[in-house]
Parts: sequence; C-alpha cells; structure tokens
Amino acid sequence: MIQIQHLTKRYKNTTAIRNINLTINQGEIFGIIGYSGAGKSTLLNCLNLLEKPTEGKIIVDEEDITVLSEKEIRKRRQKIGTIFQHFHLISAKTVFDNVAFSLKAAGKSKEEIHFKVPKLLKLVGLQDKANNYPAQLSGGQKQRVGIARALANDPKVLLCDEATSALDPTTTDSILHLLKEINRNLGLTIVIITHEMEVVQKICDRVAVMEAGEIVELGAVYDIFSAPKHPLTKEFVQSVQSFTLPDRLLQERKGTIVKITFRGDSAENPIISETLAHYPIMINILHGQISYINDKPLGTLIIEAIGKKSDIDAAIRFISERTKQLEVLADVA
Ligand SMILES: Nc1ncnc2c1ncn2[C@@H]1O[C@H](COP(=O)(O)OP(=O)(O)OP(=O)(O)O)[C@@H](O)[C@H]1O
Repeated sequence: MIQIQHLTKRYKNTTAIRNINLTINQGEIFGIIGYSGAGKSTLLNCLNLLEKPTEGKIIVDEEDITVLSEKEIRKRRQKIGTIFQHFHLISAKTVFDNVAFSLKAAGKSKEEIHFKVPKLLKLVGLQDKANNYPAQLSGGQKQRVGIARALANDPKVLLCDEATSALDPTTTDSILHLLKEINRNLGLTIVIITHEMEVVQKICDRVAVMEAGEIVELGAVYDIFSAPKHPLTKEFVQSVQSFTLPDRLLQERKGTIVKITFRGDSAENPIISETLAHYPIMINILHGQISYINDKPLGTLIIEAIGKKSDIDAAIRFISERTKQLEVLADVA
C-alpha cells in the first residue's frame, strides 16, 4: 500500500533520514521505533506531506505523492489521518465542532456533517461528550476526539505520532485497544511512531527500528521479540522483557544457568518435564514468563541444571533441539 523508496531528507547540515526503503502493507499496524533524534518524525512528516523529501519516492496506491502540486497535496492530506501526542484540539470549539472542522475543511455539507459526526463520536465512545470543550475532558478522551477527527474524511491510513506518550498506562491501553478495533473493523492501515517498545508489543504487526536516520532492523513483531539481532533492537526488547538475575544467584550457583526462549507451540509443551524424564539431572527454575504477542505465546525461562556435566550437556542439547533459542548464561561452577 505504501512504498517508501530510497527516501532521504536533509536539513542544511543534518541528514534526518537516509536512504529509507520500506513497504507498509494494506491493513497492517506498522510500528516505527527509535530514540529521540532517530528521524521518526521526519519520516512521518514525509508520509504526511508536511515535508518534501530531498531524495526518493513515497508511493501510495501506485501514486508517487512526492511529486504532487500544492493543491493536490492539500486534497491528498485529507486522506491521511494523523493523531498527535498532545492531541492538537481547538480549545474554543466543542468536541462536535472539533470533529466537524475536518469535514468542513473538506467541503462537506451541513447535513453530511450532522450525519457523520455523531457516528464518529460513537465509534470512539464519546457520544455523550459532543457539547463538552477539550478542557473538560481527560487525556484519553481528548485523544479519542483526535482519533474521531482523524477518521472524519475516511482516510486510507492513520498516522500516530507518539499518540499515547502523554497518557498513563491504563489510558494508553484503552487507546491502543481502540486503535486495534478500528484497524480490525475498518481495515485501516495504521502507522505508529513511538519510543516505547510496550506499544509495539501490544498492537503492532511489524516494526522498523530506527537509529541515526536509518532502519537498522525490520520484521514481524513476534520475530523481533523472539530473536532480536541489532544491539538497539535487543535494548528495546529488554526494556519490556528484563530478566536480570541477582549477582548472588550467579555466584552461588551449583549448576549451569541457561536461558531458554520458547516460540509458538513449543511454549505450551512440557519440555522441562520431558527433559527430567530423559536425564538424571535436577532443574531449578529461577525465572519464567510467557508473553502473548499477536496472540502467539513467547516463553522465556531461566533454569539452573544441576548434575553430572555430561548429563547437563546432553539435556541442554535435548532442550535446544525443541526450542527456538538457548543461551548458557553461566556454565557449571
Ligand atoms: N526542521 C529541521 N531543521 C533542522 N534539523 C532538523 C529539523 N527537523 C529535524 N531535524 C534533525 O533531524 C534529526 C531527526 O529528527 P526527528 O525529529 O525526525 O527525530 P525523532 O526520532 O522524531 O526524534 P523526537 O522523538 O525527539 O522527535 C535530528 O538530528 C533533528 O535535530
């Protein structure tokens, strides 16, 4: 649906994004994650038609949107919805008028506006707030108005610029849930810019990791979580899946400490019981967790295997053949 080809944006002495190549599929929720200064906003602003790339193309539904005239850009922008970290609502207008504003700007009739705004407010669960002003709303409700406004002109894509960064965790979850619902029910393509891996874990299908204006890793969120490759990706994954063991445990260990990652069905199999049935060793579980990413289980287990070295090595081989990844954190003392 969106093809980004060799996209570069330079500002005087800074190259904000460099030779970005990316395809975003129709109907997916695509995450772009990176620290401050990585180039996320610049990339989003190019998609938004707020910035003109220095080099490269953005093709949306087979049309290159980087060569449009000013007039075409204004029209085209109505088909791209954007929601922002700080909502950008008009404080002197009611919730109804904030949403109506986008429709008016697109030249829609009064009848159409009065038909459409209540439907949009219902979609975001704010049907009873039409006459309230932004100052009378919570952060989550303000973002819901932002979503209703962004969807007013039936966009093909919804861009989310750190849309939950100003919200508390519970409100963040409710907004992410709403975005997922909209994605499923309307089949809308959603692009999310964030610096929070939790957002990626909860809602995205695929993710691109950005550093210094470039994409350093790209893949399905499940694959990225189960086997991150780039050091920055590993850092982001660790930010939500931290398995640090106390030093004391490592120093006082009697056996070999192993970290096992289980993917998919293997996360639901009794691999530890099977290992114990085959090998005369003891297994001490030090840490364990199963996360669900896109409804697929991803398990992490840290165990201490105690026994004869040859039995431990054979047991490790047995587990290794049945799981995605196995890492020896500390060998037998
Ligand atoms: N209008 C501009 N003029 C000059 N330099 C810019 C401009 N916009 C961005 N930059 C530079 O481009 C680089 C990427 O910035 P960008 O805002 O895209 O990163 P980001 O990942 O979105 O960071 P943040 O989350 O802090 O917004 C930075 O070095 C920034 O200083």
